[in-house]
Amino acid sequence: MMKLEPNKKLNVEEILKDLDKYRPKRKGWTWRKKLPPRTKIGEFEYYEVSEPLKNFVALPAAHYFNNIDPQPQEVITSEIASGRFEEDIRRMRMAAWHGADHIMVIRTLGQSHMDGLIEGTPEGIGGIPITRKQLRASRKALDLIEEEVGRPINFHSYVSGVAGPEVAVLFAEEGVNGAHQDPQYNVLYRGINMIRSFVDAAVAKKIMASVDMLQIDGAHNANASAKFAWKVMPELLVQHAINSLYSVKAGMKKENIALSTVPPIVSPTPEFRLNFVYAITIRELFKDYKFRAQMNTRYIESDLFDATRIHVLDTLISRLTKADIQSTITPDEGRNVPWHINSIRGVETAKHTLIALDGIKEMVQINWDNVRDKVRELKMRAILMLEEIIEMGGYFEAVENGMFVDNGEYPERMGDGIVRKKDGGIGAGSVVPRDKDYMAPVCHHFGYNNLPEGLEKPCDLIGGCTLCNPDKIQYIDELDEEDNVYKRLEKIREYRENNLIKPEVEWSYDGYIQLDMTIPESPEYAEAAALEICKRMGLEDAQVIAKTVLHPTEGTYLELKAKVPFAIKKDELVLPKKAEVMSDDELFEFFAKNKVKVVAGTVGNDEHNVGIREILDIKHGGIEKYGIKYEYLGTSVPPEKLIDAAIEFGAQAVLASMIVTHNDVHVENMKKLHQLAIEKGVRDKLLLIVGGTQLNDDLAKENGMDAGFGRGTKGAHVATFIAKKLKEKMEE
Ligand SMILES: Cc1ncc(COP(=O)(O)O)c(/C=N\CC[C@H](N)C(=O)O)c1O
Repeated sequence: MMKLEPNKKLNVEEILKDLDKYRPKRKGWTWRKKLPPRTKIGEFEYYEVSEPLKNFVALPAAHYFNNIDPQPQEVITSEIASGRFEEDIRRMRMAAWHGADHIMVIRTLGQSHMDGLIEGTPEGIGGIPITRKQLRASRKALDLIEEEVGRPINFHSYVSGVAGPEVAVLFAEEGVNGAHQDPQYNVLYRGINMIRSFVDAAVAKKIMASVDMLQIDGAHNANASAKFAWKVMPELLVQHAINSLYSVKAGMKKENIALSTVPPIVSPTPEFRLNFVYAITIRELFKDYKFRAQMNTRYIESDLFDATRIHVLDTLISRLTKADIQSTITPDEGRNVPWHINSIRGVETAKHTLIALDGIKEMVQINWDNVRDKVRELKMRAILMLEEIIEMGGYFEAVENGMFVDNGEYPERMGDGIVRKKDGGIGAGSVVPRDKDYMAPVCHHFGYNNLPEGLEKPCDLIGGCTLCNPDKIQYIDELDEEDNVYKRLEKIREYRENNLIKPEVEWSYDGYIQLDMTIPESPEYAEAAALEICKRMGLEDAQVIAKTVLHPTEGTYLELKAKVPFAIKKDELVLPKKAEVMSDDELFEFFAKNKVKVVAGTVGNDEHNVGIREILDIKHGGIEKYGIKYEYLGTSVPPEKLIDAAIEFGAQAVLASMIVTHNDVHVENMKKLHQLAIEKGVRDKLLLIVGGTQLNDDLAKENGMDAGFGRGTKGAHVATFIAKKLKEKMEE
């Protein structure tokens, strides 16, 4: 089996090969391997971490702490569904390196909108019609990616729609590890007949249970659909209860039933006090079940920073209560179909916050005096609602009476709930009682099945069903010559073959970039000006995707996306020479053993001393940090003075900072330093090092220097050069 190399891109063609022979490595859900409390990672103790990754991208500040990348105990989800699985698998790899081990692909087959199961990839009905083939390609890619990061990855999709049971069989056969399944979703949001939905759900749940597939319910949709999302809290508890108990009765284990819980409300309301009570209540009522926490999507706007603040606060709720899975929402969900960067930002936010708040309950206790009554009240509302549902004659009658997604806080009613007719909706009347001699020779079949006595397995009657014998699966490659992955790959072949580069946000070579700008005008004028600026920059299809009013007339900040109309030839790119740099430890060790002194100054008529000070001072990680002693001669220092001081101070190096002016003064100064050192017979004892924002190594060497450092240079770079040169001299 192929292995992924961190420095090699995923090869889609390789993934697509022999999919007809592909078999999933395992079935069912995998939790992270938890480490004991007070596990040490680097120099720090953690209470709620799991096993580390083999390959990863750590948080931005990790390099200050030996690049540790502690992994929370919670499974972290990234929802990746751009509509093209061959693009999604790359993003899955990115997300896995950032710490996601649960990849959700929504709308397999666009199943919520179909009344039959179609193999093949019509780009037609809503969402991402992913066939068996594409499930296999994704799972096969995830097999490779989990090897590369060193942790199992759960692949997840959705069992809904009239084709639900078939989708559940497909997922069970293909090793899908988790799925949303909640009949209330069909009924309330997809207008599917409720009797059909509940019968189908029992069938689907039994099949899911047979392979230990983790289930996520659909209660969050009430929160996402209600006008006053915080008022449906009692109903959310009722919805969780209905699906959870129904799932247990259909044969699911409680540890595979995850309640999908979202903090219902966001600032500028006092969100924490409302969300926290709800989060505690649900966890008390359903303590034997699992919790899939998800950030709020109801109030997400196009402002990435606002969305990220919401995500952090929602993850705080998870930390203060409990989450088995922390699903992430991309901060750009409010503006466009998620982009690579925002899927990754979502994962980073979850990982950052969960790790930042590791062990918070060791120090922060709940002030139950102010919480207990509110929890009790919320429970009472939910129980009363359940009792009224029973009085009405049960769930179906309650839906007919619009009990669900009503914007009143139960028992208060606004009468605007979603009404569905018991004998209405898609698939109405399509449920018929099984004949008494009904017999299905397949395993894990829900309900009445008139099987002959003494059978080992029902499918022994037919020599194995597809759940027991995968060779029985009828694999179809592509049905649609026009719309398939080969055609899509064909369209971008010339880019790939010629090593062309284009920016992208979600699909290879989509050409999109994002730019932002601040225009000192009202939003209307600012938007018009921004679009004109993009046009003059030669960008195509520019659109404003987010706006922040800084002041109604003083200014507007805008974010735009636009396409670049060109491609870059990779082979023509000249990579800047990487500045060598030794590790801090190596530098500390070398300069502890070798006492080095330098003289430094800004040479010529130049008062710019910020740069040289950053290279010298310990505060900015300057050379002093590594034990190098320096004599700073100040600004506008004549070259003679630098050389004389170096001799007097017994320095091994001269650091001369200079700016590049139009009349090449910097060249003269370099030549002078070189000449003077020769005249005074110290040229071979002195390293002549120059620095400045417009300088570079070649220019410096052309003019007799030993090294030249330009923009972005750090003390470590200069210290490394000195150490290397002195080592060479010692070895001569
Ligand atoms: C119970 C259920 N069944 C099916 C679907 C599939 O969705 P379409 O019907 O739109 O294809 C959903 C969708 N929402 C979940 C997305 C969210 N980001 C999540 O992580 O939960 C669902 O909740």
